[in-house]
Amino acid sequence: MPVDYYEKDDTDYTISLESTDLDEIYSTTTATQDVSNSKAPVSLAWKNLTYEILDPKTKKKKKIIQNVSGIINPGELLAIMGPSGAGKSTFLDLLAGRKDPKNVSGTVYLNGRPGNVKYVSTYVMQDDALMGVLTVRENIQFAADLCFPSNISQTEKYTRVQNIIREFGLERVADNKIGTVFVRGISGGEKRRCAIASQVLTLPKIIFLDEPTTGLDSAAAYNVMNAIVSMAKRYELTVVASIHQPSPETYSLIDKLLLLGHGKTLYFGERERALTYFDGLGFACPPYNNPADHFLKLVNSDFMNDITQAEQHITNFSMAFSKSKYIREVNREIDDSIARGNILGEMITRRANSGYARSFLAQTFILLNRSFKNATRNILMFWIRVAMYMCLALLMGSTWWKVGFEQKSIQDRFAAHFFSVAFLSFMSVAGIPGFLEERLVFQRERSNRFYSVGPYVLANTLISIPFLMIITVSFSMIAYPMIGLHENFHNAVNFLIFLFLALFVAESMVVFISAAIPIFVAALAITAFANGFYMVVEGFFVRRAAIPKFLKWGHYIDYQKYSFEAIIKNDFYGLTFKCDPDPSGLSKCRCNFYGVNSAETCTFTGKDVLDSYGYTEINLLKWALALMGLVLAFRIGFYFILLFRKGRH
Ligand SMILES: Nc1ncnc2c1ncn2[C@@H]1O[C@H](COP(=O)(O)OP(=O)(O)OP(=O)(O)O)[C@@H](O)[C@H]1O
Repeated sequence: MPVDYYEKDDTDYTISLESTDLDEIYSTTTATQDVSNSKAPVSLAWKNLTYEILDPKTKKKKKIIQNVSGIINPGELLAIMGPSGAGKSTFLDLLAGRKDPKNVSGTVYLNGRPGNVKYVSTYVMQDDALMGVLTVRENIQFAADLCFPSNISQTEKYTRVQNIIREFGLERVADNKIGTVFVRGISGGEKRRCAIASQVLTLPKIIFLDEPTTGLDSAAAYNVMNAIVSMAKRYELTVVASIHQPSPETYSLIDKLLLLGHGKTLYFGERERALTYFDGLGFACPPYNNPADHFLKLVNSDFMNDITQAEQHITNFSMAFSKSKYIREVNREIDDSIARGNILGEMITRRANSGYARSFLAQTFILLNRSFKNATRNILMFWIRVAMYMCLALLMGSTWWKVGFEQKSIQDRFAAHFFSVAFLSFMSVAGIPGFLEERLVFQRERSNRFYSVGPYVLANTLISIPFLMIITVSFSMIAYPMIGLHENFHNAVNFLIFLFLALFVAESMVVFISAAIPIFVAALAITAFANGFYMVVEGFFVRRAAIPKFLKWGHYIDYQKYSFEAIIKNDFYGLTFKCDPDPSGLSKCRCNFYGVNSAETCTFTGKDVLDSYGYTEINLLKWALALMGLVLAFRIGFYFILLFRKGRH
């Protein structure tokens, strides 16, 4: 019987899967899906959670979060609120297991047992990192392809995608593109719902959301939160969200509230009881006021002139709560949950850390498929570059039109080759914005264990090959015959190969630098500098012997050198050039380069030219291998940078 994952009996919250189907899914899913498909819901409790850092300014220890305790049960939504700088994001990260454990004290419990939630939950970041050129459905389908195990059929996955699209109210825009700078896409609220839907598709039992309503108007914010809450209630999912300033409607969706100030608990408990609590302290919410606004105003000390007074203001609220019956009730509830603690809590953590839903090859294939769609549809990333290279080819073709075989055209021919390699490689900086956009998506997907770094790097490398080929061929088809380079077919093919290899290294260097420094202007400046450096030490402007010793190493790792030298050898060898007539008439001709019979024939060969410039050791095969080695080196560097350079998540 087909599994209908989202069809659920509203009265008893039993997922209408046949138990055998369900068990099969549990036993085969991994990572995030492990817990998400566990039949038992998960309660989340935390006791005396503290986060301490070494303040970079004062060099003293500073507590960002102090002794925060609480508990939420399946199906509940906990909202973390507080003024700016209260510690909401830090606390969310802390609870989600995304902070360095050496700075953390206190315990997090899953169903009453200490556990690491990192691998058993999903964390929805604030930025909607989605592929802008793909549709809503394609973005969610991609997540389904990676997050469900291979024994779930394509039709079934499609049905699940369809269901979640319906649950998040995205049917109307399901086949619309997300949107890019060129294409107006869906609205901000729809984008946020799509990002969330693609992460909760597998029904992870715990969902963390970092300010899911920020940047949305109140209606859109309500729609986003309502979709999450309906889902949480239906499937008994535990939801924790940091929220800035909820409207009364959004506020009414919250089950529990954690109010923070300077990293301390100012209130934790049921939303409805917060009014009674603050009323008891003498801060009743005035009629017709939004309780959320009232609490936030009450605990905001940012605009107090005196820092000590501001500190005292927060301390008063925190002390009041620590002495209240509310915290005693919370502690009792946590202790009860620990006493009842079931083994599932431990199993969850142990089972969850076991890997990915899909194999290495499957991940690579799915990523390749998406990258292909992305590259062919992404005007900025690809088509503008193709157009630019073709315009450049026309420009070069016109400037170096039929460069010829005169002695005086030798320098022009060298310059044409130098410019083809240097400028084409230089312009690979155009790939930086596209890569940086994709990098955000990669970070989100990787942190949620959609796939590992290896398949991503492999897919990114493989997908560049056909696209760089298209660029090389479209450039060469125009420039090569216009300039009038070596006519033999195999020389034209060699030209293509070495230009392609130069571009491949340049592209690999771009992704390597952009991964290491993911800031557009910085990546641009460094890539431009590196290419400028390579041009200088290439041995074209300055002879190799004249390159200063301390820069000589650069010459040997210079991809432009290998490509340029291979291309000049390929072009010059086999050509014959004419010497100039001698204007004085004293001799037959005047040759700048001499071969064996130059004096009689008034000609010299391309080899004579290269020999006279000292280009005697160029070996096409070795030079091609050197270029491939550089591709490999940059790609391996790219892999390790992505592996070790972690973002906030
Ligand atoms: N690694 C760190 N080093 C120094 N200070 C930090 C660090 N992490 C957080 N803080 C400080 O801790 C406080 C809480 O930061 P956090 O980002 O969690 O607040 P927030 O409530 O989410 O703020 P906002 O609503 O403005 O996003 C801030 O004052 C912040 O400057």
